[in-house]
Amino acid sequence: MSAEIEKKPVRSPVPVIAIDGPSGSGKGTIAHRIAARFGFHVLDSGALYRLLGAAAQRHAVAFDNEAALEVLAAHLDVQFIGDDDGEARILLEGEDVTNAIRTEEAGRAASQVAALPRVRNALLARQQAFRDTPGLVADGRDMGTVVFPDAELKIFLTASAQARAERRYRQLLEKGFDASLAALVEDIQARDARDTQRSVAPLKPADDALVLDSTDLGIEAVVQRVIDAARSVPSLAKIIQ
Ligand SMILES: Nc1ncnc2c1ncn2[C@@H]1O[C@H](COP(=O)(O)OP(=O)(O)O)[C@@H](O)[C@H]1O
Ligand SMILES: Nc1ccn([C@H]2C[C@H](O)[C@@H](COP(=O)(O)OP(=O)(O)O)O2)c(=O)n1
Repeated sequence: MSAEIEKKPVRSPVPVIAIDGPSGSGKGTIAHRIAARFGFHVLDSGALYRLLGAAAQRHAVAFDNEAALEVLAAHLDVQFIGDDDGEARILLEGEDVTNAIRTEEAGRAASQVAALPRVRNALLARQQAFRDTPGLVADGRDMGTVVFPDAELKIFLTASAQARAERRYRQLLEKGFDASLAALVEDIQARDARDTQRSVAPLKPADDALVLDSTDLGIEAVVQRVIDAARSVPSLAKIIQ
């Protein structure tokens, strides 16, 4: 008679706060604020897809060449320099691309390469490796659904397309880029459609996510709601101030 061995899922001791949502909803801003508050690390997963798009352009690989993009993703030579204060510099093959990967064109390229299953798979372990003590705030589209399905807290941050385009417009002007609000609304809607309709890891709230609509909420108010939510999770409440 064979003994029944009870299999319990192995839970990582390092806590994760997942912040997913569409472009311009405030994920990056909120992720950095929460990470600074709790002393956690940050994963900007969108930067990896943006970097892959930039690498594809650099090596003349088409955005739909899945086999070549998978190889490029597996060997992506990137460095995140600096700490988690939001000022980190990003190097691709030794070259500083921090600002270059923030354009809407780079976002569009990222969204295209990110729709390919083998590309996502090639970047999975690299993202999971960011899970380090004392904790991680991970920002993206599938942090709570695919990359960290056991995250202690999952936030799905959203806002109307118009509000998100206006935020992006102001952000691009501040960074010294040219921008058109009408074009940004269209870009955001096209990117939302591609990210939500793809077959793998589509943009959608995890079943256990807290959905926060920030259309009429300022940054401070959103930060406070995430802190309150974190305090209500016993395993997080123990380690955060
Ligand atoms: N709740 C909010 N209200 C107003 N502006 C916001 C809010 N959250 C973020 N922002 C601003 O919107 C812009 C886009 O935010 P960002 O964090 O880059 O979004 P995402 O990472 O989701 O694309 C930034 O300039 C940021 O300061
Ligand atoms: N976890 C992630 C993060 C980003 N992506 C894709 C889809 C997004 O449109 C692009 C760019 O993501 P990023 O978070 O940098 O973009 P925004 O700052 O939200 O405009 O990458 C993804 O598929 N999965």
